Amino acid sequence: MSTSKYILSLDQGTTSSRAIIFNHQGTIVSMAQREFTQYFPNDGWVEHDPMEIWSSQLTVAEEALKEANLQASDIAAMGITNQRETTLVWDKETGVPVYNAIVWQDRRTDTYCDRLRGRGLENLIRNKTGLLIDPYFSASKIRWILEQDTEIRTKAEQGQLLFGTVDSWLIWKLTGKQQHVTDVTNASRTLLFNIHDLEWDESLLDIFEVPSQMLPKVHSCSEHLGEVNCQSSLDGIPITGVAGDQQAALFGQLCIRKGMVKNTYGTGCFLVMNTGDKPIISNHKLLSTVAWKIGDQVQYALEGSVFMGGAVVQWIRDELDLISDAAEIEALALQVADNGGVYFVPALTGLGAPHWDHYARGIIIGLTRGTNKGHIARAALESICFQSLEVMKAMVADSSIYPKVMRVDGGAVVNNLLMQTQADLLEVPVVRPKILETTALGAAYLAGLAVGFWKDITELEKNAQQERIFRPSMSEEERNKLVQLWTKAVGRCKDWIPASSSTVKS
Ligand SMILES: Nc1ncnc2c1ncn2[C@@H]1O[C@H](COP(=O)(O)OP(=O)(O)O)[C@@H](O)[C@H]1O
Ligand SMILES: O=P(O)(O)OC[C@H](O)CO
Repeated sequence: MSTSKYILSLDQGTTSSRAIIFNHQGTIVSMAQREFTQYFPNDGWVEHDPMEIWSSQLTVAEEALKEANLQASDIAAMGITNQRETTLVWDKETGVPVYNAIVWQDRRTDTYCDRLRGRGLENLIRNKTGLLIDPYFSASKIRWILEQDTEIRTKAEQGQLLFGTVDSWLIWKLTGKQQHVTDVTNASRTLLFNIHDLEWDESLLDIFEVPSQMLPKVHSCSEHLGEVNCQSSLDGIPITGVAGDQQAALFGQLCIRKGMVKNTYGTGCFLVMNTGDKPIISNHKLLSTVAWKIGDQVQYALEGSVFMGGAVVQWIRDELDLISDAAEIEALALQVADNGGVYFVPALTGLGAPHWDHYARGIIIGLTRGTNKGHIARAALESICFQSLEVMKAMVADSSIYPKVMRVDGGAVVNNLLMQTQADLLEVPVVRPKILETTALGAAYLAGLAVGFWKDITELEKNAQQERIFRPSMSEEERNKLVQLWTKAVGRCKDWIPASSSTVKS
């Protein structure tokens, strides 16, 4: 066992890079965070600057170390967790990215994905990858980059270019260009990875026209991947844990047994259910994904993503000016006793799971002369809960498991009204942990297990502490009425814009 007393976790998210140092009890010792630039060069396009991802991540990691008054030798291991699917391609020799990182939210390959669906490839792809054909995942983004210039494609075919999700990019930079690797969870979000045999799949590479020479080597989530060697204060720290952020949160919440579920309420909502040692291929447009691999043990998960979670609160703040800070929404919503018949379906960028309707658009319906901003705020918060309920129902239908509780994390879970409403609509208790940074904690756990900092999962379970449990208290009649009207409202907003008005080119 290592004698160092801490684990450093890097959490590279969509809007910010974070670094957190944990002690053996899983308590936060220090933390640093930095936001970085979002680029929207075209309608539906979202990009990040790979060098800014790197510099912001390195800076916060060094800051966290400094703030805790520690040195690299005090850190037993580093875990990395990241926004998933976001796609980078860079030159192996120069280290220069050939294009900006194309972010998971980016829809530029919509038409190309429509074409693939038109070729009847959906079942084949779903059975191999557990995913749907959608611009969300990496494969069509890689192809788009390679299509920009024949020189780029030629270089990729000659093995001069490397592809990676954000974890690969960071590890390559951290290890001084020594390691071009990823882990099974990130690989499982590319549409190029067979989740049954845990290998890159030749036929998928052919379909998406991606040369295999570009791909990183795939590892488990908890093993030695190299040491930091980038002329920084982190040099020498072993990198021993990697997982995509939603899988890391599932592990950080210790949803380690089949049927355990977590929901992360950030910009979007990500519900993930542990489905044990076998993937469940969904009949309800959920994703099957690798939850983690530790040693030879592989766990799978079902996942449903809601595009507008906390983002609906941002929209109310920034576009409607009803509040000046996200935290104010709770008090505003509590000014009214109920939603007053108002339903807000925030399909502002289409609908995610289980609908996957990118032609849907948002509506606020049920307005009367008596409607006020409190009702709108309440309907906005309820929309987050209704959407999560829809995903949960799909999970129950796919798995035949009704979870006993739902564990929650993410920035919006500080909102007690939101949590109580969620418990009421789901009819299961909602459990909020003391440490809300479960994503970073999950990566720390994976890293720590690899070096013996924690002996096993049983030891991790001793760290788990609940802060509050929200128990369902709504009558069945009331719940049914609300759900019925929500479902009706969703029906009104689906398939709203004509396909021809989708402005995004392939
Ligand atoms: N008190 C609150 N009530 C509801 N939503 C909130 C509250 N505080 C923050 N949020 C929402 O939580 C989101 C931020 O959570 P975070 O986990 O940091 O997101 P991400 O990791 O996706 O950037 C924002 O969308 C914000 O609007
Ligand atoms: O960075 P987050 O928390 O918005 O998570 C992004 C997800 O990994 C996208 O699949």
